[in-house]
Amino acid sequence: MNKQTLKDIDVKGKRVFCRVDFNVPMKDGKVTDETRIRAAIPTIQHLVEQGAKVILASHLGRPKGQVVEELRLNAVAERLQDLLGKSVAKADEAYGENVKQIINNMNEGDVLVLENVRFYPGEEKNDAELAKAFAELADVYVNDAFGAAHRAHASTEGIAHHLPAVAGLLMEKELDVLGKALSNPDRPFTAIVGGAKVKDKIGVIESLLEKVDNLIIGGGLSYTFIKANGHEVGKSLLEEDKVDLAKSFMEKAKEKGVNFYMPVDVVVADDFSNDANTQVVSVDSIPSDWEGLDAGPKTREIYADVIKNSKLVIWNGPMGVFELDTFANGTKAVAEALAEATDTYSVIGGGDSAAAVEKFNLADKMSHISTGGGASLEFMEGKQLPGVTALNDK
Ligand SMILES: Nc1ncnc2c1ncn2[C@@H]1O[C@H](COP(=O)(O)OP(=O)(O)OP(=O)(O)O)[C@@H](O)[C@H]1O
Ligand SMILES: O=C(O)[C@H](O)COP(=O)(O)O
Repeated sequence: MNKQTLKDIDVKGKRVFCRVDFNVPMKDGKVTDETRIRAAIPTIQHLVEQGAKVILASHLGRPKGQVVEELRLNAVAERLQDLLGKSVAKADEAYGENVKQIINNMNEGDVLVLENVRFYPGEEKNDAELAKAFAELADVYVNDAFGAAHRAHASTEGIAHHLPAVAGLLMEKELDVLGKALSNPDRPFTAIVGGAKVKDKIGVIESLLEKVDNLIIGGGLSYTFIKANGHEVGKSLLEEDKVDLAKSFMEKAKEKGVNFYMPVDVVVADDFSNDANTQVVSVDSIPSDWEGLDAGPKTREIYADVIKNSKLVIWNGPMGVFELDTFANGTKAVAEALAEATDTYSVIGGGDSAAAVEKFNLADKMSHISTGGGASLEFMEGKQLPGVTALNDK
């Protein structure tokens, strides 16, 4: 990586403003998935061991510049305290005199979690004053929030212009793994793109077509491709205005010699529920009153075969509505094939695919599960991530 990292600087006795991505799922005031908190531990531990005063900043949810009580970071700080096995202080603000006072009283190795940075309107506007106010709290800036690196906000980008700014260990690892996978991929290289919205995945499909040997399309976005092949899709998810684009992607795949896979059969349902009536149909026979919610058995077999014959697989987006057990088989088949393919390096990007792999208890069988959803997609598209660009060059 051409950016400075934690390993390049001495933090002993320094106040370190460390941006992390603690944007974790919550229910009834409790953290329901602590993956992102765990992922930040190596950096936090390193800072503690090196004798820094560790000031952690994060967003949680989208409070849109206002205080939203349920989006305070208290529960997150408590989880962090358990995971670190040492006491963690929590401030009720993210900058200002009170916070400065708390920091003045910190000892080397102490950890403080600031309040949700998105409680302030300036955060998402990347307001220069707010960035300066954050910077006044510290001597050094560490960005370990890979999941938020595609956002140019005051705590991810603006602040980096006011302090020595380096990447944290998680940020470094994510950029290394994804960067290596994309720049010098082991082949055959397969990308699996699923999920719901074609609109959000256009950029990544287009750029992956330049790089991969196999492209697998699945999930809700398949139906726009099925339609592009001239078939009716009933009540399935369809982005009518993207049908021509889907057609052009299939043509481009042919031109580039990329093997293009999409469902040959699907599980259709008469209702969006676990108790719906279902049937397996070929993609040219989707009944008009039914909607496709999962990949069919033949499709699963084809996809599993492609995966097992690949050396590198990047997966973003589920193959069906995996949250409902009735429609989880396609996603499960892909996860299981990846788990069984021990010679295949598997990179999982996107919150939903990561959640699916967790649900099937296969997370430890994947080579790398990215903490970035949108960030990993934008990185794979070849876009610059502002939170990375702003860091000091080596
Ligand atoms: N056939 C389908 N019909 C409708 N919805 C579907 C279908 N297949 C998958 N989905 C839904 O797509 C959603 C995931 O789509 P999305 O594009 O957000 O995926 P992702 O890239 O993994 O997520 P993230 O936004 O975290 O990166 C899931 O909630 C899933 O239920
Ligand atoms: O969950 C994510 O992808 C990151 O934390 C970024 O969150 P955002 O989409 O609300 O900016």
